Amino acid sequence: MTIQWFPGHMAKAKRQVAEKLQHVDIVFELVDGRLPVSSRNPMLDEVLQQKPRLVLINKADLADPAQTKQWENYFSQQGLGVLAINSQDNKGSHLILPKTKEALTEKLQKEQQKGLKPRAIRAMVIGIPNVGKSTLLNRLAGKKFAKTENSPGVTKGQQWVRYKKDLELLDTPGILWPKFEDQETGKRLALTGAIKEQLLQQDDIAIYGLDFFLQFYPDQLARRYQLTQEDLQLPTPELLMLITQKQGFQEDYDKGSQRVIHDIREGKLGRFTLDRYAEVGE
Ligand SMILES: Nc1nc2c(ncn2[C@@H]2O[C@H](COP(=O)(O)OP(=O)(O)OP(=O)(O)O)[C@@H](O)[C@H]2O)c(=O)[nH]1
Repeated sequence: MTIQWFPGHMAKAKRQVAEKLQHVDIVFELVDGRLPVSSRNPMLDEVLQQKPRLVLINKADLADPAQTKQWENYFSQQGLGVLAINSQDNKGSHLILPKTKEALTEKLQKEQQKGLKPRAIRAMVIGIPNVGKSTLLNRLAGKKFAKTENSPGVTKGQQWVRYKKDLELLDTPGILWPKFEDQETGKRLALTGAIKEQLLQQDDIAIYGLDFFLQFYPDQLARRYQLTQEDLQLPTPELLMLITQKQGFQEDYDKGSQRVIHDIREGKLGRFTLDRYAEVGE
């Protein structure tokens, strides 16, 4: 489900997250590895304030590994905990607990000095739609998805799921809205499925995707659609027409556009990162 975000929805989402925040020690901010910046909520600092945060660069299996490395450095230089993961398998997710403890070292030490009993760390998962929040929760909670008891001081009806014995997660993630700052960000979000592509022209998104691959990953594009070096020199709308025909859609460019968007989104053109560190990260 993709929600269309109106000011009322945003205010409500912000309020709901603020209510939940008081019950957790740390927030897991999930971003899409293909757009580590464009998939962040624009008001997150304001929403989270001083709450410790671990940035989880999800869908790292779909992203360009060299770019992911640079983005990891970018976030850690900002003093944030960071980890690249793939929520669909265990790659990286077993590192979440040690990283969480690392981010909370000071707080946990203080509690120990005060003589407080060791306790499970409480966390919530937060992010824009489609970044993989539910997938991660299911992965961490395991098959059982065991719900722990309601605890005092916690909103009634609030449920926790346990990961090992040291971590408890709110069973409902915090959903925040994506950036709507400019056309470029909109196209990046649409291309990866974070916002409804119907909000933008399909062929605009497909052409944006083709332009991007022509610039950064031309070989991956050529391989997928069996394009020659000459084909790659075509103006992009003509290239889209050629691909449409090659896919057997004749002159149905909507179908051709949908196919291109789908292929890019599903990783059929290989791994890629839309937010280039050199553009945004400096
Ligand atoms: N390749 C890959 N796909 C993933 C990963 N994590 C999630 N997905 C896929 O991404 C899509 C969205 O995942 P969800 O877990 O539903 O995302 P969500 O953030 O809970 O989405 P909303 O409910 O819309 O807020 C699903 O098709 C998942 O299978 C990942 O690490 N790698």
